[in-house]
Amino acid sequence: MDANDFVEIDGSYLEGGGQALRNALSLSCILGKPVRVVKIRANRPNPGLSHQHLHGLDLLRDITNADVVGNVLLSTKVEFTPRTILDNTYRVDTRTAASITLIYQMALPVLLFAGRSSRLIVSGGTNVAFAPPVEYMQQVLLPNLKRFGAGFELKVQQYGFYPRGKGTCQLDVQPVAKLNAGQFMDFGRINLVSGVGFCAGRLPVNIAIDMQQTAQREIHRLWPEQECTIETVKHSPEKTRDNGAGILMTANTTGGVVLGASALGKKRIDGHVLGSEASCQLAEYMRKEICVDDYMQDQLIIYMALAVGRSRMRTGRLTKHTRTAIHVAEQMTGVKFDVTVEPGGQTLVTCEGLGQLNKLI
Ligand SMILES: Nc1ncnc2c1ncn2[C@@H]1O[C@H](COP(=O)(O)OP(=O)(O)OP(=O)(O)O)[C@@H](O)[C@H]1O
Repeated sequence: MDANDFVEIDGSYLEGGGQALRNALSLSCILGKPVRVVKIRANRPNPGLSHQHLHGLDLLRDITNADVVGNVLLSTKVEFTPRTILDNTYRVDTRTAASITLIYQMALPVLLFAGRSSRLIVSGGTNVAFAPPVEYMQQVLLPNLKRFGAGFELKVQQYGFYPRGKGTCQLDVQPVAKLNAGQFMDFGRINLVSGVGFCAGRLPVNIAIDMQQTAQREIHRLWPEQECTIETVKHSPEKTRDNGAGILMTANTTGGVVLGASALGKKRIDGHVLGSEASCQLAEYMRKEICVDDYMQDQLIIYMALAVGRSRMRTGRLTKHTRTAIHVAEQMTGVKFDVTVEPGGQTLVTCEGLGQLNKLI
């Protein structure tokens, strides 16, 4: 392959993390365009491919029967030439606490453009730092993705936490003929605030109850009339024997908006602190009446770029991750994103999508 046949993506641009690599590779697979990603994760303390990125890369190689150069740990440059998209059952065992949801983030858009349904069983971490908790993928990403006419089924077989991982999830993906333009513009009124606080291993259920009480108190302090139901769960030993704790809260509105906010227990776990972190974050989104939360922003960009028609999202200030995702999507697809800050401080992001059709169904 001629050096000029690759689209080159600079992985150090803006955020300089793994997301530029993930988005560039997913789009390469869907568009059938060879890509070269250089300076991978240059702004991270441990640059280059980590386990999560490497397993995701090798998975996409298998899904697309691609030629790959640079698929070794810590590699800072990768060349990837996809051939097709093969529906199948795929298994990945990271043997670490590498984020399962970030591996899914890479493969999901690709499998939506396969000929038939696929299953993806991945072992690693379900709830790890700097990645979507598995509950967020189920309760926030899924309803947001449905706005594009796409979906998935995600089951947790085992939960996995840092440092051992050992979680396992099963993702089933039905392909789509195309993605519809997603509209995230109408906040409406809040009609449901809910959540789940969990703990596992040797951590007592009281930790989850502390999360629940603090989170509910915070929501009621700001919205005294608002019902807020937080479930508390102690994961059974069959689901995991390791210690872990966290909370996911969601707000649903009459405009179909689903916002999520989470917190994850680290070394010293205090349920009240976790409950407060998640509820304050969610309350801020609710107060601003945005339609897409800070983490969903960057995750929707790839779908907006591929959709048929003009997608629109009303969100908060753009994160660096989102600006990076826009940059990568524009380079890979040639589409143009428009970003305007509205008088109320909300940001409006719109994009006339590429109109990518699934050629395999
Ligand atoms: N708490 C969270 N809830 C939902 N999504 C999250 C959360 N934290 C991070 N994410 C998402 O995870 C992704 C992280 O991307 P990033 O590029 O930082 O990862 P990475 O580079 O692979 O990891 P690293 O930070 O190890 O380099 C983004 O899509 C971000 O929106």
